[in-house]
Amino acid sequence: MSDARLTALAIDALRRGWPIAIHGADGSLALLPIETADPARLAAFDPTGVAPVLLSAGRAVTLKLANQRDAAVPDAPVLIDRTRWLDFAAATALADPQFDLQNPLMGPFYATPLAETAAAGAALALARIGGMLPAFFALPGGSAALTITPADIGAHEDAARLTIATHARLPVAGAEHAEIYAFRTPEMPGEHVALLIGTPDGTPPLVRLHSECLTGDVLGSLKCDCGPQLDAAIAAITASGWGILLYLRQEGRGIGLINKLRAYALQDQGFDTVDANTRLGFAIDSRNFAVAARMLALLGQDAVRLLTNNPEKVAQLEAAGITVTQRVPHVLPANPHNERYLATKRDRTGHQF
Ligand SMILES: Nc1nc2c(ncn2[C@@H]2O[C@H](COP(=O)(O)OP(=O)(O)OP(=O)(O)O)[C@@H](O)[C@H]2O)c(=O)[nH]1
Ligand SMILES: [Zn+2]
Repeated sequence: MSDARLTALAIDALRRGWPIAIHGADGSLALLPIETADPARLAAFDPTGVAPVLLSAGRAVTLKLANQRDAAVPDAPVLIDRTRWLDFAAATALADPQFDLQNPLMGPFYATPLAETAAAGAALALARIGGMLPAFFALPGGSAALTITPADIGAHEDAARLTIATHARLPVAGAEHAEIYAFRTPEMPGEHVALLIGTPDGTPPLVRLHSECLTGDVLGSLKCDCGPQLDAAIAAITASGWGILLYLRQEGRGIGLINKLRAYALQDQGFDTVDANTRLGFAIDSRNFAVAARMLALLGQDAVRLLTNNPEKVAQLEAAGITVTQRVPHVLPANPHNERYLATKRDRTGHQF
């Protein structure tokens, strides 16, 4: 039996710097997240100083460990041997790429065989869900006060668990006739919302899936196109007669605000939005749009016209049972600060501009 509540407890523990264990089909790992550890916690977790460091495949490539990885599974996490000089400070530098250019990392690093692949993959996913750096001290075969399984994480992320919590009328600047619906699962800290605009007329609604971007949506950041896209989506839906804006709590394409800002710091060093994510140890895009399909289904919609330039949103909605009758482009003018970002989306992530 999987239990989503254990995942919520595990995220809370990791944020506080407490170890957890993950029990996967091919073995267990006890895990201490590097981001919230300190030398005393590390000594308590690993008194003899042997725990290797668990990193993502992307981070391993940056550290020139690519040739030591299993070529058959290039995306598999990597365990780095704890040589005597790999102390807490050195491990922190391994975890956080922000300082790579100032303090080039002194290798050589050695990858050690990783048998507990299920637990390792689940650990990196859990760090992402918790908005933390995907890097741990890991003890193969170890135990901790809290043990979870990969299935518990799957249950936590299962869109089928979303329900409508409440709804109310909400006139907004761009749409006076609007209603807001809020959705949640028992464990999720941030609620997704849907803004229903206008009056259903029997045709598929014009729908926008908008992923949260605090910097763009609230502060008016010029680094991306989110703020203008949000306003333009409400305007387009209003003009179309009726439709739905889904505001999805998928900050930073699913890596969270802090990790997105880390990616911005890397972009200040010259990396583009794709390479910044990879250097941090994340996928280019961690979003799962099954959440959006579930919200639409709860709102009684099984066919939509979708405002997007991203073919992946269309594909994922269709895969989750929503018919996309039309893709409506959603292109906003560039500015000097987001020109490169938009070009990267076009050239490297398949956006259609
Ligand atoms: N990790 C990361 N996330 C970013 C960056 N810039 C913007 N984002 C996030 O990207 C998401 C915005 O993407 P969207 O506009 O919803 O979607 P899209 O994939 O660009 O597709 P469209 O529907 O065509 O706009 C938000 O969650 C932002 O916080 C970045 O440089 N790094
Ligand atoms: Zn943005």
